[in-house]
Amino acid sequence: MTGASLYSRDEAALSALQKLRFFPLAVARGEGCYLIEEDGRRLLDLSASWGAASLGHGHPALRDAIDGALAVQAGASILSGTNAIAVELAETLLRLTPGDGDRRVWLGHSGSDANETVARVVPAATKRPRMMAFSGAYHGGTQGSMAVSGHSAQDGVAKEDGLTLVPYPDPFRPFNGDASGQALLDYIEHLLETSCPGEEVACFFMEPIQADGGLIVPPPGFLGGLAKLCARYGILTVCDEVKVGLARTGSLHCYMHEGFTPDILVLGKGLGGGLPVSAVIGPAWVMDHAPAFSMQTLHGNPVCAAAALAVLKTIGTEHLSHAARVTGDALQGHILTGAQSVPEIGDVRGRGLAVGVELVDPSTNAPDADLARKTVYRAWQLGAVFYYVGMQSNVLELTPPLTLTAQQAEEGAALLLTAVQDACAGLVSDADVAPFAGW
Ligand SMILES: Cc1ncc(COP(=O)(O)O)c(/C=N/[C@@H]2CCCCNC2=O)c1O
Repeated sequence: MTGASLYSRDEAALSALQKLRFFPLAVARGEGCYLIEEDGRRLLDLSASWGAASLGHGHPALRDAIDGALAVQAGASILSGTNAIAVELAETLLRLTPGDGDRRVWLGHSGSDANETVARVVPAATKRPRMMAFSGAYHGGTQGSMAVSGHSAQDGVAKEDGLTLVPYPDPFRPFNGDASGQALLDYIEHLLETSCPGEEVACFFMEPIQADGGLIVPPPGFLGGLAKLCARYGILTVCDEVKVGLARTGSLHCYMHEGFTPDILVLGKGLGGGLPVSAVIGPAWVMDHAPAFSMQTLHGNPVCAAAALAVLKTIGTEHLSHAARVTGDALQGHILTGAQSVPEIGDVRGRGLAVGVELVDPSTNAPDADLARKTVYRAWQLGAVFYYVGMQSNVLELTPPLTLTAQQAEEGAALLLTAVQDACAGLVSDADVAPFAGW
């Protein structure tokens, strides 16, 4: 279809089943922290495709690693034969992930297939019929990962029979009015002693920052306390760091902020720097439960494994944990300063380069989803890309490349604040956003 715009060609050729759209973004190329549209317009990418493009776009370390692996393509999988790069990736992940005892790494394509694998193998290995997770959690878009999720976007999708969902501790909208999280811990302990017997629970899925649920940072000590509670009942802790892991929050693993080490760690998105690769790191007695238990043809392919190795190495050589902490603090600081004159910004929160900006009706503190959808549309018009999350679709989520510079952080904050103010001023109409379903 010559002459038609890239976006209109997308609409004519690609299935809507896999689209979560907020504005007509059509990317011709990427360059560092910028996306470039077909007319050459440069957009500051404050999402990195929901956190996946952890090194930005076209990072030389990634390109060299992928080129090198492809040049000597050592097969296409570890399904029925191993390859050196996949083994090196697994060994590197074991080295970089604290944990006791004999452990193994499962390599997959996505956060979904990784979490689905955990949701299947842990009950099988423990012979315990129940699992627990948080309302608001998005652990994936496949049947098995949705079955242990609690996000409102997945309402109506079948849950695991033995799943118990509990509220996530949100200091901005606290459970029973207790911002410390202790009332929620007490509630969970009560469940484990009554309707959800702890000795029947195989695992507890948790995000150290609940991302799609609203970029919610739990109160200090909550997750450490939950981990102690789980240990008392022999419940395995499953830490889903698919979005906030791998240096994004200012430490290599986000759980390190919370004073506990999970039994099982799930990684994805940024692990591949934009290529599809995920990982589950856990005890050998679980991860070796049975052969051919969770397999896909291209799992552990050397090209994606090489990308992951390049990301892990670059996090070290470019000190990206430290960079994320410093740049993220600056980003939050700029937004907080500007928010003083924007009452519709009810809360600014996050760790490092995982930042949430909650939009509310200032007269009631009620979530303002309409403002969020118009803000992200306006931001795209102004030259920045970010989306919204939250059970009420009212929290702007910033998960830029870890290579974001201080200047780009300042630029991004200014664009975000202007977008909120313009949306408040009615510069985006209902008709502008009507074609985009969002979530
Ligand atoms: C904490 C967490 N765990 C697992 C997943 C699923 O990862 P995949 O989308 O790579 O299967 C995700 C995916 N999150 C969604 C992906 C769908 C669109 C909305 N934005 C996200 O970041 C996630 O945030």
